[in-house]
Amino acid sequence: MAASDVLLRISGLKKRYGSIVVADDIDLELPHRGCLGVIGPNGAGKSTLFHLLTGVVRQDSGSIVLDGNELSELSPHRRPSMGVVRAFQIPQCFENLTVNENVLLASYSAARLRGARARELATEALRRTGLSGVTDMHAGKLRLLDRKRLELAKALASNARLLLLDEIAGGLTDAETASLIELIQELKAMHSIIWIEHIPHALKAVADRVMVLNFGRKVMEGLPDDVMNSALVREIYMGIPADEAA
Ligand SMILES: Nc1ncnc2c1ncn2[C@@H]1O[C@H](COP(=O)(O)OP(=O)(O)OP(=O)(O)O)[C@@H](O)[C@H]1O
Repeated sequence: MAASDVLLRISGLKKRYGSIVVADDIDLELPHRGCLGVIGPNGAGKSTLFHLLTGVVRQDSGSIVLDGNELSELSPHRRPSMGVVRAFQIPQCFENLTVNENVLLASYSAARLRGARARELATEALRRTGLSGVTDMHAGKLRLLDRKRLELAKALASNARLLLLDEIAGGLTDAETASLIELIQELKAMHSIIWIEHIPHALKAVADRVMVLNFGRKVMEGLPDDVMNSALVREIYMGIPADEAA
């Protein structure tokens, strides 16, 4: 990838907890727009990667560079204002505030905007996520799919450039998952997204590439179909040796 096309460059990222290696020399490049799916068995280090990106956990070595700026020395509180924003499987909102207030708060606190500019960004985030019709509803009253949409709206109102989606489709029905897939497809045209997800068809529909983690190591990266149908992935998930599964 040409240097100007790269939003995120991770090099030699390492983290261990005692004898458990959770990030084993990970290298990764992401463009300004698009979606990278991340899969791997339980304990593979997927959440740890997000913790390292958001600064909740500090790496032992290696670098994380966003648009030319090294993030490693920045506290978790500074990273959202750089555009690194995480959306959770269990939506994190203020249930007694309205949808609009929740989104405005995100643009105040993460994007550090005020006044008309904050309101504009919030309104745009609500429009893009299909929540314009429920802006005055208390967030606690939203159905699950709309809570997920709110989680994304908050990320957009935070001026997210690197959007980290952590199993955001968890708990949805098939029809709701399809709506969320459609929304994330639209978002990837303007943001760089890393999506940890256990639902293969969701990643096949949205991701441009998929990365496989196993024991903290990046063991594969490629086109979704190639990765999901690979003997290596079958071996990792089902214990079928690669040569037998091929
Ligand atoms: N603070 C910690 N101290 C010690 N070990 C930890 C800590 N956090 C995570 N681990 C271990 O690191 C490994 C990777 O955990 P991580 O949560 O990143 O995996 P994951 O791929 O997200 O798994 P899952 O799909 O189950 O969420 C696991 O073995 C976990 O027990």
